[in-house]
Amino acid sequence: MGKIVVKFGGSNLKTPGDIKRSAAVAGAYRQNLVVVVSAFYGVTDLLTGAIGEALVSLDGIKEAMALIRKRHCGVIEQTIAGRDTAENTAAVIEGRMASLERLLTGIHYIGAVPDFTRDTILSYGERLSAPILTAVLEASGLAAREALPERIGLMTDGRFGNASADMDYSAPRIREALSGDFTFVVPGFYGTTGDGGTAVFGRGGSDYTAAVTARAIGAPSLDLWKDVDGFLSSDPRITGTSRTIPYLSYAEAAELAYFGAKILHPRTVEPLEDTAIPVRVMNVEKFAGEIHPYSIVGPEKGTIAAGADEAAESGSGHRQRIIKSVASSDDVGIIRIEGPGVGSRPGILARATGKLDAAGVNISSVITAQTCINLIFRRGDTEKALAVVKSESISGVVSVEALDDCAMVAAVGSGIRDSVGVGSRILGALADAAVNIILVQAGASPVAVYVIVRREDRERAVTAIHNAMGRIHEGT
Ligand SMILES: Nc1ncnc2c1ncn2[C@@H]1O[C@H](COP(=O)(O)OP(=O)(O)O)[C@@H](O)[C@H]1O
Ligand SMILES: N[C@@H](CC(=O)OP(=O)(O)O)C(=O)O
Repeated sequence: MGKIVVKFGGSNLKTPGDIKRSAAVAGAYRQNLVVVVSAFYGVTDLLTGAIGEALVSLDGIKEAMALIRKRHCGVIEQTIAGRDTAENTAAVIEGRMASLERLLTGIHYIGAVPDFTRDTILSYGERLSAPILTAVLEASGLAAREALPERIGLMTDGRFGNASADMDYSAPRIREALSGDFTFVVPGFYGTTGDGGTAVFGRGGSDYTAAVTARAIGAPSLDLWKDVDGFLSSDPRITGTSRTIPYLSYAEAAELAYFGAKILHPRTVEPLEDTAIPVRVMNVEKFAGEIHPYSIVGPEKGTIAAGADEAAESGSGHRQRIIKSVASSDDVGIIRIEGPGVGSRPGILARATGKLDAAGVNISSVITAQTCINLIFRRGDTEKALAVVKSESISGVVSVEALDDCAMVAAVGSGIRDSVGVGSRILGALADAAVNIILVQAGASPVAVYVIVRREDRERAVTAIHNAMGRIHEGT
């Protein structure tokens, strides 16, 4: 059996005290672990800002570097008591800061940010947090070693900004590299490319690193330490009445993350789907010396391995709800291709999607009717998608228009597709809240129904569906 993989995210790494607490959490396992660590809170945003500053002025780079240095040196001063360890760690940080500064200076002089450089710069949040956490773990008595993705063979497909791991290449190498008698600290969020470069997994991507690592080493569990009571029935920043979900299937968690539940990177469960490795979601804010999972994500019940099943049952005195959680995102845009018969004429959809594919624009979803084809995108892609579709003169198309002030709200739960009346009750709840529905989609996923509404209606829609969840379950 491999080591448990434990992930600490930015939400756990805000202050020097938080970093000490993470070390205490790691110690509480009383065994060697693989610890995956994100950048300290806000540092990836600082790096994004630094890229913008670098394009404008050299002074901007100096200011950004000063902020990033202060953040990390402050943590070293307040968390590492031993002088030698503190000095050695500071030296590692200075070396990496110098590399980061060279990259920022480079983009200043070329006046552009190549994708591979952007990804390398963004990975510095994790390249700076990992040596510090390693030193703090060592200082707390653990035999800790940093394990950089490029050294352990975490290979990606090289899609900058949104890479995926090449599991066939990476798994045996990672397994071998992390097999020693140490607690290994792996910087999350990025992997390496065939030519030795860096590609990131997208924002929040350390969850995905942790899942890839757990899969590679056959971990008994993947423990994600967050700042809330596990996976909740809705985003607590929207509803304020969210409940903990004791157990979710991989499919439910994947759909919730896809539709915007920020607690999980959208592709976290991908590497785990054909395993029985449970994802246990913990609350670091409530840590009192014990490892206590609030939520467990695992295989669909009935196919759960014995250990996970037992864990899943604990704390689940609740009745099973059809809808377990509501997720939402305002990162949505729609292109409407209208004309009489567009839905039934052969070739129209293929022409539009072919052009979009050639232009590298990802389509999130397609919903068609006789007089209108609706293509759904991430909001940032909508403008480009509109230009691409408009550039093609397609016979039978009368108008092409974009709606980019939209939000997507999804209700997720196993059995949703096969339960009578759930859809109508969701729509009823939205009608009662006076939310106009622009589009609705049910049945594409066995576990999700989603609606697209105006962005200004997003919170009302989430709250309405969340409030109705109990009624939907009880069938009233
Ligand atoms: N359904 C949900 N369940 C739990 N948390 C959620 C949910 N939807 C959104 N969140 C938000 O996700 C946050 C945790 O995710 P994130 O900040 O990405 O953690 P980390 O940086 O540690 O990976 C919570 O603080 C919460 O506000
Ligand atoms: N540091 C990256 C990756 C990450 O996973 O962060 P977090 O675990 O804090 O969501 C980001 O901010 O996106």
